[in-house]
Amino acid sequence: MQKVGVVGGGLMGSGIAEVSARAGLDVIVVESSAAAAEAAKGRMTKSLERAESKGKIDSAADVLAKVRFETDLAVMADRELVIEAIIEDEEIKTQLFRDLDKIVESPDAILASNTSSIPIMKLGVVTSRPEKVIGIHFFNPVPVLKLVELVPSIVTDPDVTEQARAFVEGQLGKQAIDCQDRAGFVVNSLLIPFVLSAIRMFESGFASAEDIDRGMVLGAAHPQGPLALADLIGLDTTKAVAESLYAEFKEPLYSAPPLLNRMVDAGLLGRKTGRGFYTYN
Ligand SMILES: CC(=O)CC(=O)SCCNC(=O)CCNC(=O)[C@H](O)C(C)(C)COP(=O)(O)OP(=O)(O)OC[C@H]1O[C@@H](n2cnc3c(N)ncnc32)[C@H](O)[C@@H]1OP(=O)(O)O
Ligand SMILES: NC(=O)C1=CN([C@@H]2O[C@H](COP(=O)(O)OP(=O)(O)OC[C@H]3O[C@@H](n4cnc5c(N)ncnc54)[C@H](O)[C@@H]3O)[C@@H](O)[C@H]2O)C=CC1
Repeated sequence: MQKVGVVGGGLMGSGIAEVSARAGLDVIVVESSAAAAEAAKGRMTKSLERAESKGKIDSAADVLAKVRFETDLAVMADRELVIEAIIEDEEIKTQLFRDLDKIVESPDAILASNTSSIPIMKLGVVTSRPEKVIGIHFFNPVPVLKLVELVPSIVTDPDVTEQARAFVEGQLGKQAIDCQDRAGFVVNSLLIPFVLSAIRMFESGFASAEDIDRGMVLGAAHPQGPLALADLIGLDTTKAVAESLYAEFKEPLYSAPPLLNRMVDAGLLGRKTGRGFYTYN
């Protein structure tokens, strides 16, 4: 894989583009507006400068030079691999896959989604090449966390899965696990009910946000507590993942608590808006 496209340069897309460029690949990021493209570039620059200051890379500028930030999806035409990382919304994602299907020229190209929870078959089926569509699910923060879930749909060509594995393990140095195509895959099926339980506990007044988080950090050796983690993921994304899981399994443990819904209504989305369960500068 040499020519990689990333659609959506938010928290995840900018991280996926960063690790791809750090692996020496030619990367194009497409965002929805010039302002969003500029913001994506700013996020990546900040992260690369941090990596440079810690001696993890020689030059942030050299890595950044491998990445183009664009707003016209047509630039994806020559890509060998396109990874979609736009918001967790099935309707918007399916429209994007329809568009990518028309734009990406090579019949051998892979169309991948970084979705947290939407079954891959729902994205593949709207294209003329569902055998080329796969989930390549990274974890946040992408430059730090090693895991990638590989999620072929029931009609994905096994060669596509192996090419995706070679990309994430051989080129990016990540570690892959194989997941079947059901909402939430492996990690979010386990992690999101835990986060939702913490929100319910806080909502009921049983314990403070700080004590819930401190409990899991000091008592279960988690790197951060579940409410701080929800703020890191984004409360909009947490809610959307819960909704996909609930739609698939109809289990109460996946249903979004009212407080989560109200915080999303209020625009309190966590770190990305400066306020969620905690406030950020
Ligand atoms: C929703 C989904 O579909 C799936 C998901 O991703 S679910 C979310 C999964 N993510 C998690 O569970 C994250 C859990 N939390 C953590 O791992 C840690 O708290 C954390 C990495 C976020 C921060 O760690 P910390 O020790 O508190 O902070 P900090 O000391 O600043 O960072 C630790 C290291 O990570 C790096 N880092 C932290 N945030 C980073 C970022 N956004 N980008 C790049 N590097 C980052 C730091 O540079 C530092 O590197 P060194 O050890 O080499 O110095
Ligand atoms: N936040 C997290 O911890 C994780 C999120 N994911 C998944 O990654 C995807 C992206 O999530 P985040 O990066 O957190 O969201 P985000 O909200 O930070 O970024 C989404 C970006 O997509 C852009 N966008 C929206 N529609 C677009 C379009 N049609 N074309 C181009 N760009 C468009 C937005 O401008 C925004 O910058 C979602 O599917 C999410 O479920 C996966 C792993 C972890």
